[in-house]
Amino acid sequence: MIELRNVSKKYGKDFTLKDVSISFHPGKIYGLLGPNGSGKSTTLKMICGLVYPNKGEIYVDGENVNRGISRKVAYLTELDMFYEPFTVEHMIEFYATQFPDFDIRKANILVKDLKLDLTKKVKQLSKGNRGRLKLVLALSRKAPILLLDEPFSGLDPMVRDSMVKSLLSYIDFEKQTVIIATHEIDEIEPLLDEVLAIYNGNLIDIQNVETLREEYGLSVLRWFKNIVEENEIYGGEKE
Ligand SMILES: Nc1ncnc2c1ncn2[C@@H]1O[C@H](COP(=O)(O)OP(=O)(O)OP(=O)(O)O)[C@@H](O)[C@H]1O
Repeated sequence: MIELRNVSKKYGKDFTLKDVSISFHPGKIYGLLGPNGSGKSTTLKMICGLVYPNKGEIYVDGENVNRGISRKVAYLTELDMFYEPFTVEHMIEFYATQFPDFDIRKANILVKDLKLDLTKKVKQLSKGNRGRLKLVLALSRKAPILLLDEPFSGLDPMVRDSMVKSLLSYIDFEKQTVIIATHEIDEIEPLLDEVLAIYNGNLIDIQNVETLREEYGLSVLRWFKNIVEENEIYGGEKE
């Protein structure tokens, strides 16, 4: 479980995140949705201890977040920080040495499913294949928290489609809490249980996807467009 209590983060003079309080529970996939620059990546970076809030507290399974929280949090970043001369196989071996929860068997299944070549050097990989390697490395950890920042960016439409369909089979719903940050809502909609709209650093709405569909007859994309439009009209501040 992840808890953010009255969390604010500012870079320089501008506030990025403003007084966010929310809990994320195991067994669910949360979509953290927002336009460019709204604060999605900052939120994930704070949960994994890469960036610290200026105010408020963040807890992962009751533990106050610090750099050591990476043992409990698997994080797929927007950027990739691979060691270029390593092969795909070396990267997998390296991750296994860094994270005791890394499952090499699962990594090999993912490599096969995503049609990656174990012998290829990272520097030889195309952007899409680097994206596939990021997925392999993040999804192969048995960490209780899985944070995916734009996990499908750079993947071609066929691979995206098959990853969206198969992602659920790589997640342990009894133990894992999953947050996916993205602005590509349409594609990941089928995966999501709960959605959070973030706009200009404000958490402006949280909804259950089934309720949106069944009670309000709204797709996630429609709901999100409505809520962003409202905030553009009323200035993006919480009431
Ligand atoms: N290290 C930093 N120093 C200064 N400003 C930053 C830093 N990191 C992020 N910001 C600013 O904070 C705001 C939120 O950035 P963030 O990356 O969290 O947004 P995002 O919703 O993930 O955007 P995107 O969809 O474009 O990745 C942006 O205005 C960004 O310029």
